[in-house]
Amino acid sequence: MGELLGVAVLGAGHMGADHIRRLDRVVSGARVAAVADPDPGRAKEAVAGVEAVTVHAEAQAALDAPGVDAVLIASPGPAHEEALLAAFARGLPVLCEKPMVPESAGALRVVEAEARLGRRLAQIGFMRRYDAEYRQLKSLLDSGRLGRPLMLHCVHRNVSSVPGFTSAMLVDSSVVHEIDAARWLLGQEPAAVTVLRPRPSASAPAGLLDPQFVLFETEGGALVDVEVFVNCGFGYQVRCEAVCEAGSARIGEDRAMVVTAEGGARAEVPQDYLVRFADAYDRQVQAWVDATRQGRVTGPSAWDGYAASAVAEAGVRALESGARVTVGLADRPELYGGAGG
Ligand SMILES: NC(=O)C1=CN([C@@H]2O[C@H](COP(=O)(O)OP(=O)(O)OC[C@H]3O[C@@H](n4cnc5c(N)ncnc54)[C@H](O)[C@@H]3O)[C@@H](O)[C@H]2O)C=CC1
Ligand SMILES: O=C1[C@@H](O)[C@H](O)[C@@H](O)[C@H](O)[C@H]1O
Repeated sequence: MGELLGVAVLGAGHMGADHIRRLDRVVSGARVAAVADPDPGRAKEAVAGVEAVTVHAEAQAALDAPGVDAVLIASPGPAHEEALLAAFARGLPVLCEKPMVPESAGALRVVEAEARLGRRLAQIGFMRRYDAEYRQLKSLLDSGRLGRPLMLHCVHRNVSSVPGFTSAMLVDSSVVHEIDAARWLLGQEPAAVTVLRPRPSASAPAGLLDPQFVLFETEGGALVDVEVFVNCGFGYQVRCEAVCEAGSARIGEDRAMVVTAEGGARAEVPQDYLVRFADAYDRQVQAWVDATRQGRVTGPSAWDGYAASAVAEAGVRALESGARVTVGLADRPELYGGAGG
């Protein structure tokens, strides 16, 4: 490694371009060494102003480019498995955007490959674990001051969905964040999932089941409900209320400045995740760079990525069947703490 951690960024779309900007201009200790995207226009636009970077059409070529010490995967979910396995084969540490691999079978292959290496190389991009409000809630729950958590009530709203976004993606691309957050906040695995679908919003593209109401039952007897609505039209809102035996705590309450004028009060509502979670992405990538430079791997693991995908997959089955679906997890390898899920 040179003075700076040389990062290959795979995928220069919405998230990839933002991570390239972040690595180049926000976090310390890293530089963008290579970028891969099959769309040359997107790659070129994303690296404008970045010095000494090489641009590639193929992910593998970027991994083999000079000066690459680590990889940030921001390609679409279905491309992640191949990229993760290629990074493992080269011994390169990885920060992989969520979902780690959308299908649980592929996610498990990644876990098994890392377990065979016998050391962690992957951190998964569940950035909410780096958000100040989520961390405050986690500390409060861990302190035991509110007693045992009984329920989490969650809201996840996007202004609009991107073209090609499917009904299943509301669960495995959007609610996957709540699945990880719930596992992390409660320290419990979701054991069963039910999905209810109200009449779709007139603003949703034809055929998209939006919104949905997703209910998880955890192994420890807690309930987690999520309203997911990805074409709400009015703002990006992510909320979570924990109801415990001795009190409740809420985060995500739109605490922007309120301007009162002309007989009304107005507060800005963020329009997307890049604004709402800007600090969380910065902290996540800085933590990854710092740990990688010290030869450590921290944060959400490949096992967390697998577990989230397995729960989401059960959720998609629940959505499609209308039935309550139980979640089955594989045995957890020693690398991630051993059996017990
Ligand atoms: N953590 C978060 O809050 C968010 C995470 N994401 C995740 O980030 C990833 C990328 O999402 P977006 O940037 O929104 O998608 P996007 O569609 O804007 O960009 C994806 C880019 O990857 C390129 N690409 C396709 N196949 C590739 C391959 N094999 N190797 C390299 N590049 C390839 C495409 O040409 C495109 O430029 C997804 O996993 C998504 O779930 C997306 C939005 C927010
Ligand atoms: O990860 C994300 C997107 O992929 C997903 O499509 C959105 O619903 C989430 O709010 C965002 O955080």
